[in-house]
Amino acid sequence: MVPLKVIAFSDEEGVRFQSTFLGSAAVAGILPISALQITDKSGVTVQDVLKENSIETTEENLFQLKYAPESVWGYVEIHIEQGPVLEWVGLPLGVVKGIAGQTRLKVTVKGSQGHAGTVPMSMRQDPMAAAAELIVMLESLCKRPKDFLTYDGHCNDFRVESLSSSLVCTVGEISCWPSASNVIPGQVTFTVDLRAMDDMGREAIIYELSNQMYQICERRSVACAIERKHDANAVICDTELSSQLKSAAYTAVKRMGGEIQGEVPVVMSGAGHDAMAMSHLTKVGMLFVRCRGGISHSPAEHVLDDDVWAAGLAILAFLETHM
Ligand SMILES: NC(=O)N[C@H](N)C(=O)O
Repeated sequence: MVPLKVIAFSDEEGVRFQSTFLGSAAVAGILPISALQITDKSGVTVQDVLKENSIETTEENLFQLKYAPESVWGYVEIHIEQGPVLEWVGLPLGVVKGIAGQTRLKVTVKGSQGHAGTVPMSMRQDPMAAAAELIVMLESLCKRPKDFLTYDGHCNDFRVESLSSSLVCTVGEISCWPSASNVIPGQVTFTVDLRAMDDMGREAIIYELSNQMYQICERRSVACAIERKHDANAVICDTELSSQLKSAAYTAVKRMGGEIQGEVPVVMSGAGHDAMAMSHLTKVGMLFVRCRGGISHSPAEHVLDDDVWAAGLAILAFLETHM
């Protein structure tokens, strides 16, 4: 588990910095019931990692680490943008308006395993071909939700419009069994990562997606199971914190001798952040730092030293207004 710094500002005690190794979900007090037993992909539990770091704890003690909401004034996070917007506008810093909600699905398609040379095309129940169709349908649905969503009680014009501007869907992981070049697979499993600013709109998309997926699988005579693995609602950053961070970012860019035409940009975050968990505890605000080429989740991710410095100056300017 990666050490995580949490900055908390308290009304009564003035500015204070606190750190925790447990991550923001723990600090916000929203750990699941058996948090210590959560495992990573290799089966290592949270408890194992804590033990390795000489920390013996129980579920009960873990919960006692959470903050009392009234003791926390707010939460501010600085993060690399992980996208191309700030580089495109030519500024080192931007203010985050909100963070998209997300859902992760695991889709399993089961067909009939067979010999690649002997089973005629018309007699196959091929889960790989079915998965390919499901994935292309997902792409169409997320590119053009308007063409798929019906205008009923759940989805009005406004909702579809706002969905269209923020909806993104990705299949990032796929595996098949038995995975041999001369075998029609018996099973294919893939993930779906689906994000949008509008939570109800995201639900409508998942509903439509499941319907379409089951229809495709039925037509192709393969079995299809969709498991919901993760959900997080969208978070809107606090307007007051955001406007203070905006002024602070402006001051920082000026202190760095930079030119700023107009205002510090305000951007939405498609990436998830600790602020999502902290929003259950307190108001949140975020600053983004420019990312080279907008590349992230790749070893090529890079941020300039000067931009990190600008972020430091911005947080300093922000703190100065609260001292
Ligand atoms: N900031 C991030 O990249 N957060 C998550 N890993 C995510 O958005 O998937």
